[in-house]
Amino acid sequence: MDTAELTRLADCPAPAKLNLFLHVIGRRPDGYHLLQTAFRLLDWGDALSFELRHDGVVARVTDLPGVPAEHDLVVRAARLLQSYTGCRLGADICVDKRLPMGGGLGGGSSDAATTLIALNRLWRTGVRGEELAALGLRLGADVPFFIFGRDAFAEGVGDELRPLDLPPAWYVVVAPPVTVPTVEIFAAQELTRNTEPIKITDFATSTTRNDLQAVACSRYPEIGAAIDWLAQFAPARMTGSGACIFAQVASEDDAERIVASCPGSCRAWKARSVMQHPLRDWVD
Ligand SMILES: C[C@@](CO)(OP(=O)(O)O)[C@H](O)COP(=O)(O)OP(=O)(O)OC[C@H]1O[C@@H](n2ccc(N)nc2=O)[C@H](O)[C@@H]1O
Ligand SMILES: Nc1ncnc2c1ncn2[C@@H]1O[C@H](COP(=O)(O)OP(=O)(O)O)[C@@H](O)[C@H]1O
Repeated sequence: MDTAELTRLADCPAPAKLNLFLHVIGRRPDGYHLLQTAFRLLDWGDALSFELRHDGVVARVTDLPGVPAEHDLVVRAARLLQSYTGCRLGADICVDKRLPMGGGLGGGSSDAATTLIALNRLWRTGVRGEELAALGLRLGADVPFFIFGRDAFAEGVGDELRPLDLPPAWYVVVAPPVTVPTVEIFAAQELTRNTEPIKITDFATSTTRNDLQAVACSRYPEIGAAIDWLAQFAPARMTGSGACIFAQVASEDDAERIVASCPGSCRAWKARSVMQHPLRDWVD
């Protein structure tokens, strides 16, 4: 495609992520937590469309209930790229929101990463991948992973990324009927922050856990109930700071059967791992 003619980028995917495990190994003086986690990209997520504007205005065309435009990570990402590059172009942005908010699936972060990647292309601002990831980190600790664009072992606050080669897998993802604010879980006094660091090569489901899960379950019993339900079929755990939980299953058929039997209080989806972010080729 000749980028000189680009005025619109439609249906740009913003995939969900899972944290296959999440260990809290310390805390920085600024309060942010030092983590070890394995990020996995899924084939399921939000979709965004961008229409070029020449008047410099960044407008969110679709509504996101409970999130004013000024707070929306999509609008903040677009404005950040504008101010960083001095670009005078703008965009109308539509978000087809499919991922549950505050679900630990990284929806807001993924929307922000897709916005940075797509507008960097539409506006031809030429910011390279590493710089784009550093910009993204200003918006949220998960954003650099989505710009990195493939499964990763992450350290630091989640921004020091190394590629992970994992076999393809099917998952069932379940959203209990609660929204968990990330900040509440990290701020909890009872959170353990001293898990021994592991080596990237030691990573296995049986020897890892999600350190945030106990805190989230004690405050939101709906999460524990959903884990108990899903654990009938396969080992189940929480992703990120919750509330969503997941289990790896043997096949798409198994995933569909489990999804179909999900209790009415929860929502459930099947999802498959993907090797790379659908927009990875747009990142230099
Ligand atoms: C827990 C994780 C795991 O992947 O994901 P989610 O469950 O949010 O998807 C991430 O670390 C979340 O990343 P993200 O959702 O981008 O969080 P941010 O907006 O950067 O941070 C929200 C708040 O969580 C706390 N926070 C976040 C990350 C971190 N390493 N230590 C922290 O203490 C801080 O109090 C921060 O103000
Ligand atoms: N585009 C967006 N999509 C989702 N949430 C957003 C967005 N912009 C801002 N937010 C705020 O970020 C919070 C965390 O959202 P999200 O990324 O979906 O969850 P999590 O960090 O648990 O994966 C939301 O509760 C919402 O207040």
